[in-house]
Amino acid sequence: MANNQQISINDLSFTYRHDSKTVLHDISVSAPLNSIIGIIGNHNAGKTTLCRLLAGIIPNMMSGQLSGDIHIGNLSPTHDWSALNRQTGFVLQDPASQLSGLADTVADEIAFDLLNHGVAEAEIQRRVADVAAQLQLTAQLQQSPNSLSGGQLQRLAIATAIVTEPTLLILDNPTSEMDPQGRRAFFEWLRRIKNTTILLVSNEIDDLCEIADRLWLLADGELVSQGTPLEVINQLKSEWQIGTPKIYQLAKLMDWSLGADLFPVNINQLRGCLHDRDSN
Ligand SMILES: Nc1ncnc2c1ncn2[C@@H]1O[C@H](COP(=O)(O)OP(=O)(O)OP(=O)(O)O)[C@@H](O)[C@H]1O
Repeated sequence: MANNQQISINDLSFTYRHDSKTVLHDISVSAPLNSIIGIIGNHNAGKTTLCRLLAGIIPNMMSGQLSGDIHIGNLSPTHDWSALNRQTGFVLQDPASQLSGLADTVADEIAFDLLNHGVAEAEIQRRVADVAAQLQLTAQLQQSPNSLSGGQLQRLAIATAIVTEPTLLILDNPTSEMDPQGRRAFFEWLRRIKNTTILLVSNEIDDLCEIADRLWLLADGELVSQGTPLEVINQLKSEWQIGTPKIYQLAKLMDWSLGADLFPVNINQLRGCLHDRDSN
């Protein structure tokens, strides 16, 4: 019986159709709903494949050999796809490929799903303006999506995913095209979202350690580590090829530990660690 307060994955394995290589091997992990989960791993570790499974794209749109199961609350992406789909926002690695291609303006693109769902015009206008403001796209609302930069396109893809007010947000490398300022704004925005389960694939380990409640670390299709960012970063093995946050590097260099041989991975932990040293 699924725990309706958890996202849980049990013995999940997957091989793409027409392929002999198993991409995900026996993954079992869980996390509370409404938390932010950072998914990290080396190149081809299976992060995108895991996102596709969590979103139900596999097996509903892409097929292969699948065993084990996933539950998001009491819904399974395999068996309850349409119900789950209504609650899910998914941002693909390539933002342009998820836009409708039919909208003349950024505003129409953001409104696209709402129109399909029959939402009233005044409510559409309110939500489009609100989401555009959150993602700093207000000035671009009357522009063509084709005129946007890579970072703006990623923000548009995120806007289209959140305008339906999903309770599950799956973001596959959403900042890869953003400049440092855009990336910072994105992570600050993400931190403010409430009552949403967020699964975020990212290489931005410093930012992830600031906002994620938990990290899931994949290496060559296996879940090799999971826990809080503090736990995962302090147990990294070099063969997993994951960079460490700058705060952790500095703390190690200066021997500023939190005790028990744990070094801080984010600014709050660093502050706590320095405060404890000062008061001793
Ligand atoms: N549609 C597909 N059909 C067949 N094989 C695929 C497909 N998509 C991905 N793969 C293979 O699955 C493996 C894992 O790919 P995936 O994209 O899930 O990894 P990733 O960790 O997201 O990689 P990256 O960090 O490079 O984005 C790779 O060997 C890839 O070639």
